[in-house]
Amino acid sequence: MSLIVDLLLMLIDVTYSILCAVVRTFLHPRLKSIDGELCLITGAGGVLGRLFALEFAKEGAHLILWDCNTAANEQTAQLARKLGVEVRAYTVDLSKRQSIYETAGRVRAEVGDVSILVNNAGVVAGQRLLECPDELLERTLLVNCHALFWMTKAFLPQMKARNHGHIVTIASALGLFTTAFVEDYCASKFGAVGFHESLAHELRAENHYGIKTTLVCPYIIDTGMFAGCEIRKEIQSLIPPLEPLYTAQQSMKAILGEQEMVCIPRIMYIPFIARALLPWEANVVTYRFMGGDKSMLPFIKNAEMKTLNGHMKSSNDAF
Ligand SMILES: NC(=O)C1=CN([C@@H]2O[C@H](COP(=O)(O)OP(=O)(O)OC[C@H]3O[C@@H](n4cnc5c(N)ncnc54)[C@H](OP(=O)(O)O)[C@@H]3O)[C@@H](O)[C@H]2O)C=CC1
Ligand SMILES: CC1=C(/C=C/C(C)=C/C=C/C(C)=C/C=O)C(C)(C)CCC1
Repeated sequence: MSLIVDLLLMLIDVTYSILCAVVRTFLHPRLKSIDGELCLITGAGGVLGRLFALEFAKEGAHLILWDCNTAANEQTAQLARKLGVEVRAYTVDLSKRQSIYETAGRVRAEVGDVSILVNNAGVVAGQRLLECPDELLERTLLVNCHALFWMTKAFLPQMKARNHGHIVTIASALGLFTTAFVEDYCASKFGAVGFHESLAHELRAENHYGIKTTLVCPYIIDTGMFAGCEIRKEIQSLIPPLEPLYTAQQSMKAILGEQEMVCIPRIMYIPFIARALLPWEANVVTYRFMGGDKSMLPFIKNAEMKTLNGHMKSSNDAF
């Protein structure tokens, strides 16, 4: 009897959550206030990280900015301070667990408890698997995936103690479906998605309803990280690379609306669902038709040229 009652209650909850998701798609959801909250953003010296910093500052959040690039991070800090919030910048190497724990300790001692954590920093090797140095492949996994474990272990306990907080994972569309020649990146982003979802389930299972989670899965963004990556021309004009500001703003809407997950643009839900529903070969031929299969080759060529130019420049610098 209790099974039937539970089943009926579950079906009501399922229907209610589907209706909420539909309503949310067409109406503007209520956005929460984060005025005075302490928000930590990783990769804050990068394109998306800087935009996130400015968006959070506009909402009145105080900022802790983390990046390995001290100059770029400091530049973000200066821009954010102009918006009237308190900002602290920290230089950290997210590929090193010890660096994360030490810097987290400094943040707790010098500033206090972080209530919004935006795991944004990310890297990609940008080389063919068999030609890529092992260390470069390993770095992608360390920064994009392992760092999420250490960041969460460092900052979740204080959120749990107050039953208040928000953990945001900037993953990727390539954490939901894959393409060729970016094995390191896809593995790391699938790992990030898996980590994020398991954590979100854990918080629900433990009734920590005050701690929210948001998973952000964008398509190519025009930040330079994947410069050169392109799909079939005719399709590219229908799904162009995303504007960085648009991506940050859409992500902010999802975060402030306490949405669990967002694909940007929404059309990215289609290859995500197709991957699960269609036979493998059906996906292969669709990718081939849309030019998704070889989309990374021009990016890799581009990255190779940049490395060569960099080498030439640095060897010229020696003279
Ligand atoms: N660009 C795109 O097409 C897409 C990006 N994403 C994701 O969005 C996020 C932001 O990307 P985007 O703004 O484009 O990238 P950027 O390269 O502009 O920014 C990433 C930032 O992270 C920093 N960083 C890299 N490694 C470390 C490290 N070991 N320790 C500390 N900081 C580090 C970088 O520093 P430095 O520059 O010195 O290396 C840089 O400042 C990433 O997670 C990315 O995977 C998702 C979908 C698409
Ligand atoms: C595979 C594939 C596509 C191409 C996807 C690409 C090229 C995604 C790149 C994403 C990036 C660079 C994310 C970074 O985090 C289509 C044409 C959309 C649909 C068919 C399947």
